[in-house]
Amino acid sequence: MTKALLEVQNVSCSRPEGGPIFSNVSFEVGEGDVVVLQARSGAGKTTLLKCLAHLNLYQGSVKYRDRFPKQYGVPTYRTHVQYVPQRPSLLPSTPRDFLETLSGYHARRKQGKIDVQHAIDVASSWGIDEDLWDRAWNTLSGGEAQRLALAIGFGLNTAEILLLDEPTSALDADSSIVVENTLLQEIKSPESSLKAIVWITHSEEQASRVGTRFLHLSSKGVEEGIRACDRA
Ligand SMILES: Nc1ncnc2c1ncn2[C@@H]1O[C@H](COP(=O)(O)OP(=O)(O)OP(=O)(O)O)[C@@H](O)[C@H]1O
Repeated sequence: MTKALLEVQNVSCSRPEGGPIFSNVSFEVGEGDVVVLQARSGAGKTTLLKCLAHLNLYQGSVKYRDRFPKQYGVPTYRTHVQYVPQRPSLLPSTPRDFLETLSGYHARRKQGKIDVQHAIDVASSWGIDEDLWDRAWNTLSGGEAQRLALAIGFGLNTAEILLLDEPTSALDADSSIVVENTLLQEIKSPESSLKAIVWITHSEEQASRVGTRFLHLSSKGVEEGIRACDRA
């Protein structure tokens, strides 16, 4: 069996005021996996993705290619295991500023394979005009902001694992499918860094189209193979 890219062992996370959100979350992510993460609203899906990206405090362990985030340095780790937020409109400034900031990070420069134009081209193939790159995030529509954040997320071509938090929730059905197809092609492309995705969605149709594995999160952990639509 191929070695897992990401190993999540006994991860637990608490609310700031105390009390668990979830505990004992354990699973692995391997090359080619599109792991759909489902649960009821408020169960902790976003929180779990943020733990995986080392953006949230947690107990337990997360290893990427057999090493802990701190062994890479957290900024470098986050370029390999990259979280794409659900509400990018909360980001400061413009998408172009954000892209330039990310691409200027030492951690990324060290990897020497930044292709900013690729992000712009990917967004363009999703119907995003180039002038939107220079508009403040908070003036963009929800769907424009989501497509730009996603284009930045994998257009930089440094992430092996993308952590997608309802990435197309603000898009119409046809636009969602175009974005899904790009991501699924990217994961199969030998030229791409992208090897796996953990994908939160509330849409059963989207889960069926993109998922190769299905995890259901509850306060007690995750169950594999249980689709939300198959639950009583
Ligand atoms: N910074 C925070 N401060 C206080 N509570 C928080 C914070 N972040 C998350 N929570 C709480 O943790 C729980 C899990 O939130 P989370 O956003 O992870 O759920 P979710 O499953 O992604 O929800 P949804 O499907 O509605 O997006 C919720 O009860 C939420 O209110």
